[in-house]
Parts: sequence; C-alpha cells; structure tokens
Amino acid sequence: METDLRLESSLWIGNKRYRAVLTGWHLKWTEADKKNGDKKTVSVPVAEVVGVENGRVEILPQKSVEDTDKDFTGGRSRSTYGLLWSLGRTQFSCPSRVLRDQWTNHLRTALKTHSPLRPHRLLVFINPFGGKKKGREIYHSLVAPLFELAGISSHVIVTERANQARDHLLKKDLTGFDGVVCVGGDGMFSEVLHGLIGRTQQEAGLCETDPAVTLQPCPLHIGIIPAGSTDCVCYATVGVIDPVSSALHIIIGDSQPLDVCSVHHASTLVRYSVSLVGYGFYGDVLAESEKHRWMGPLRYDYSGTVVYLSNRSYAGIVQYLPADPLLSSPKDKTRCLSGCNVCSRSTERLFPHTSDSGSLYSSHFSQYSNDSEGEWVSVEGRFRCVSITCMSSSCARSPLGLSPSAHLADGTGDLILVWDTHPLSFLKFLYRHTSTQDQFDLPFVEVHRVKAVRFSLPDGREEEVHEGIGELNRAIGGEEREYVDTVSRNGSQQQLAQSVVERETMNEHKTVAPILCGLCCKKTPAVSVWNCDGEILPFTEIFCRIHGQLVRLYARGIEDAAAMQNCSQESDKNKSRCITYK
Ligand SMILES: Nc1ncnc2c1ncn2[C@@H]1O[C@H](COP(=O)(O)OP(=O)(O)OP(=O)(O)O)[C@@H](O)[C@H]1O
Repeated sequence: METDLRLESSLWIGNKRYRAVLTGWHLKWTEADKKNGDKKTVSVPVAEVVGVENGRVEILPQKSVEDTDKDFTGGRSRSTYGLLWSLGRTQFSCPSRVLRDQWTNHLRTALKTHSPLRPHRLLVFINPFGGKKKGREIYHSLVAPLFELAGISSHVIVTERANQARDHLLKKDLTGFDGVVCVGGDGMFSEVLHGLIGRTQQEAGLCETDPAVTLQPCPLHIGIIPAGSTDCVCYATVGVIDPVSSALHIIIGDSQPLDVCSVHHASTLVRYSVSLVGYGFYGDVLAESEKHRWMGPLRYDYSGTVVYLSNRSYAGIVQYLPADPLLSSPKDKTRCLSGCNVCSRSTERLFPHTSDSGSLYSSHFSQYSNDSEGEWVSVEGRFRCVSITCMSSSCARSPLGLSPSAHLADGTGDLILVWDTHPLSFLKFLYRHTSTQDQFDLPFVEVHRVKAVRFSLPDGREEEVHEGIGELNRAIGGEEREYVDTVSRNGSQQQLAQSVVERETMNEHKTVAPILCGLCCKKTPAVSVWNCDGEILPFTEIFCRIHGQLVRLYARGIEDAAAMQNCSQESDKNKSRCITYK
C-alpha cells in the first residue's frame, strides 16, 4: 500500500519550487533551489489533512474556488495557540493537469487508507435556541464549509422542540451514519447522549433501568460544536470552547472515550450524567436559579450567593464502592491529558484484546456482583455538598474543575464529600475552585475514587420531610408537576415507563425534599435536591454507577497546553508550517 501510494514530484508554492513526497502516512515538501544545508522540510501527517480540492480554494470566512488546471489546495488542522486549532491552507501548483489530478487522487486515497476513523456521514442536530441563539449561524458559517472540504456529507436537523434529537436517535433509522453532532450546549449534548445510549441498549436487548446490567458501548461517535451557554463537556474534553477546533477534531476522526454515570432510583433509571451529580449546595443553586431564569446566565451568580448565605447543610448516608487505589487517586495531582496512561490501562481492562465483547463486559460486571458488596464503605453525617463527577468538570470559570485529577475514561468517578463546616471555611473551599489551590486540602473535605455510590436519608428524616412539603408547595407552587415534566422531558429513555416515573415521583414527594425556598424560609429544609448535569432530579435517594467508556466523542482529550504552546511558537518561527502556500 505504501508503495502504491507513493508519489514524488516538483510542486510550486507561490514562486518557490519544492520537492514533494507523499508516502501514505506523511506529505513532505523540501525547498528545491537551496543549498543542502539551508533546505527546510515541512512534514504534514496525512491524519491531520482536512481535505484536498482542485483549484485555488479559500475556505474561511467564505468559500471561493478559482478553478485552475494546475493547482490544488490542501487544508490541514493545526494548533495555532495552545489548544485552539485552525485550518491551515496550502495552494500547490503543478507543472501539468495530469500531475495535479494524480496528486489529488493519491492524497484522497491516503486519507481513506491512513486515517480510517474519519467520519463520512454525520447526523447533525442544531439547537437554534441554545446559548446566544447562534447555533445555526455557527454551523453554517464555521463548520459546514470545513465538512464540505473534508468530503463529509451531513444530514442537518434544526430542532423545533426539546428532546427532538433524543427521540430521533431512539426511533429513526441511523444506518450509514458514522456519528452524531450536536450544535448547542450541555443540555443538547445530554439529549444526544441519552438518545444514543438508549438506542444502543434497545438494539442489544438490554434493560437500562437495572443498575446491575452492563451496558453496551455506543457504536456512533458524538461530536460537540459548542453553541450553548454552558459548554462544560466540550471544555473538559477539548480544552477550549471553539467551534472550529471542535469541527477539526470531528473531521480528522479523533476519538475520546468517555465514562458515563447512570443514576437510578429504586428500579428506575433516572438519568445519565457525564459531569456533575451534586446534592446540597450545587442542587440548591440549580433549584434557586430555576426561579430566576429571566436573569439569564447571571442567575447562577445570584443564586450561588443566595444559597451560600442561607448556610445550609443536609443529613445523609453515603455509601461508595472504592475503585482500585493502585491504579490512580483523585489526590495524585496528575491531569488526564491526551493519551492518558491511566485511561489506556483502563481500556485494556475493559476491552482486552478479543472480539468477544460480551464476555469482556461480563468480567467487568463481576466488580458489581455480590462478591464486591463487602467492599462498600458507608459514611453518615451532615454535608454541605455531596458530588459525584466522571470527569474533571473543568470550565472557563474553574479551569482545573471540581476534581482536577479525575479521568475521562478510566471507568471511575470521583466522590467529593464536603462535611458541614463554618461558612467561611466553605467559602474557602468554593473559592479554591477558581484558583490553583487544592480544594481537597481542607480538613472538612474528602475525595474518593469510586465505581458506584448510594445516597440515602437517615432514619427519621421522612417525618421532617413531610413537614417540609407544605412549605415547598407554598414556596414553589406547581413544583410537583415540574418534577414530572423534568423526568419526562429529560429523563432517560423512551422505554422508561412514564407511569412508573410519575408514580414514583408522587411517592417520592413523601420523602423528597422541600427544595430551596431561599432566604425567605424560616426553617432550614430537611433535604436538598440533586443537580444532575444541570437538571433537577425528582428523587433524593439514588444509586449511581459509573460505566467505563460507554460513549466516544470526536475529541482527543486535553493536549498538554505547555507542549502545544512550544509547538506553536516553533511553528511561528518556521513560517512554512503555517501553511498558506501557492
Ligand atoms: N428547538 C428547541 N426548542 C426548545 N428547546 C430545545 C430545542 N432544541 C433543544 N432544546 C433543549 O434546550 C435545552 C438547552 O439547550 P442547550 O444546552 O443547547 O443550550 P444552553 O443555552 O447551554 O442551555 P442551558 O444554559 O439551559 O443549559 C436542552 O435541554 C434541549 O433539550
């Protein structure tokens, strides 16, 4: 194959002549008319080539093609500044049309054979109302031209209602698609996540509601084009919120596996989460912010302040199944970066070298069997917050995230327990999320790497909750309906019997919390609510299980920013690497 693909000839970039060689894995060109010592060579991995087109082509901000006989244009993804990627464009001129056609054909074949994970056909969902309502514009002006250059055909659906993307993925024919792209924020990603996981389990004949069932990983990749008000999943998996960088990761077929946490109540699957499942402070902030949606993104700052000032802690029993401490620790001060060793070892653990994935999954499942029940650890007390996160959950405001050493794909989550403490100490904990100081290095904070977590209320809480229900209804009338809506709107899957959820929801009101009623409430509520990736859960007592590498994103994780920075400076020194050549 290497020999078939090899092509070598003189090419011109501008008025300089180069000796160009395509080997299959690399396209290289070296200045031809210089003395040997002065000759510079540019080497572009074929895996980074976005596409090739005949003629002199401009791609961004607007596509234009000057159809000439002897030119072709190559686009490649390149890191411009740290984690930000952009399109590098090179215009080559050949001595003849025949040679030009040979080059474009060889390059296209090399892309097929040496970069096999590239998508050819994508299903794209655009939420026109996400974030600043610019989803459509972002996709058509920044992303679609790149997909076109890469020869990717996309079927675009602009959503007309919430959950349209999820329902489509659950019910419609997905044959021929390599991946699903969501243009929107975390809510839109969550829809696609639920749709794809549900569809995969349906097809495998698996029951998602049972936490003991080992779920099938999704065959389709998910791409995220950030266009929401919160784009945490994109930030934590790409390292930057930039539609062009994300589009380039999709085009070159980068693949980042991701752990997913399933949240269950009794025998019901409530939701899937990849980021935060948080009780106490984070639940209260979300509940409070829902009352002030009219404030826009400011509502989170406002609600955070209100909830902080209300100085609440909640009683609870937390049981957790620790992960193997020999593999990694949430306090080991490492970061999960591209090509992470911990995640790679986990891949070997979850998917040993055999095609029999059924048995592999059952071996993983044994960790949850009765044999491991003895390993459960139980703690009881009053907590400011209880959080479970499958990833660092870094975002622009908290660049290191809730758990800076968490891994994207090691099959574990981090459980963060913040015990009741003095308000100023808690403020210190919160503040440390915005700095590089270690938020776990505080006496009232515990962090554990876990495979599963159970949360329950201590005995006797039930009565207190009953008393609180009146207050709840007075403070946030109609909340009961809202709970049911939340589950049916965002809750897991079609096959979750709605009636079960509604019945459970009604029952749960006997035990579930009066949610936050702000500073106006004289009595501290007995229980908080769970914030699950930005949605309020209708149940207090939950069971969470981490599913290793259940989905794959078109991303490559966080590249080492320092290394990338050096690379970028090097490339600036050598202008020929910033390819815009003729
Ligand atoms: N056409 C639509 N109309 C109304 N809601 C929609 C539509 N399409 C998707 N949604 C829903 O909008 C919600 C928010 O979308 P998204 O995450 O894209 O934006 P966002 O601005 O980041 O949202 P938020 O800040 O509320 O999380 C999602 O839960 C999604 O289900």
